[in-house]
Amino acid sequence: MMEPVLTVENLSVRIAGLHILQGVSFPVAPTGVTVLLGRNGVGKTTTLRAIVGLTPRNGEVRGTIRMGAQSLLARPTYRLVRNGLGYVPEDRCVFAGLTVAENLRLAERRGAEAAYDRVFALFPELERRARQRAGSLSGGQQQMLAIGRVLLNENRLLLIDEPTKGLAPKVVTEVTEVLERVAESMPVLLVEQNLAVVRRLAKDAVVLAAGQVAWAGDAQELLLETALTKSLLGVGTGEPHRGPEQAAATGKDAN
Ligand SMILES: Nc1ncnc2c1ncn2[C@@H]1O[C@H](COP(=O)(O)OP(=O)(O)OP(=O)(O)O)[C@@H](O)[C@H]1O
Repeated sequence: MMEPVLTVENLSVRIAGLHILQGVSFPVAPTGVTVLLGRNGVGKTTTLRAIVGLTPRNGEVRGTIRMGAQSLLARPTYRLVRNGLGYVPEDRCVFAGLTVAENLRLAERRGAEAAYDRVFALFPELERRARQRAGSLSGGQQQMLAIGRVLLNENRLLLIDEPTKGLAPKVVTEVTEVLERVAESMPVLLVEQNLAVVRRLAKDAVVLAAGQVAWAGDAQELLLETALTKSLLGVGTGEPHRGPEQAAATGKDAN
């Protein structure tokens, strides 16, 4: 196997007396999408936040997180970002009162050329809506802005937390297509509960359960194992022709 872009080893996170991650280890492949799966509340967001140095102050992080030879633990978030760790948080965090253009400008890294061409090629709509307030964009457009903002800069790895959550099916498809194109040139560690999206994007999968890695391997193989997927995630595998009940069960609020 090629050298991973990121290695997580024996990661332990405690927050407010809860031992959320209890020795989590996995590599992130240097190409394609690695998806982080698991039931609601298992610690997927906690894992991404630990990687990017955003564990709450009352939390405690132990273990090893490496990008190449470089240890990421205990380094401030702004330095990790400057070194090419792109993070798209679950709540998108766009500045509602600012325009699209202003949101993008704020994301420019000092001393680096911002790749507006790349962003507008992927998201022509952001260029068309440059002067619109971000708060008046639809959820899907805000998600595009949150992803576009990160892509302004050169990254070695993108961490993306539930990008399709709460979006209409048509918009889920649009976001998925964009992520597919993004992942052609950059490795992605993705948290995603919509298994149809996982099927479309993921090469590798890591499944968390009870604070540990319960399964890791080829994502497409996992999705073929209906019974295994169901026992690990508590959902069906979201076959293309699934009915509305199963579609709802792949949603985040299923439990
Ligand atoms: N700041 C915090 N204070 C207290 N508990 C927290 C905090 N952050 C996370 N937790 C708890 O840690 C557990 C893991 O949360 P996390 O958000 O990482 O799960 P998740 O797998 O991303 O779930 P979801 O799919 O619901 O977002 C949950 O039980 C959550 O309530």
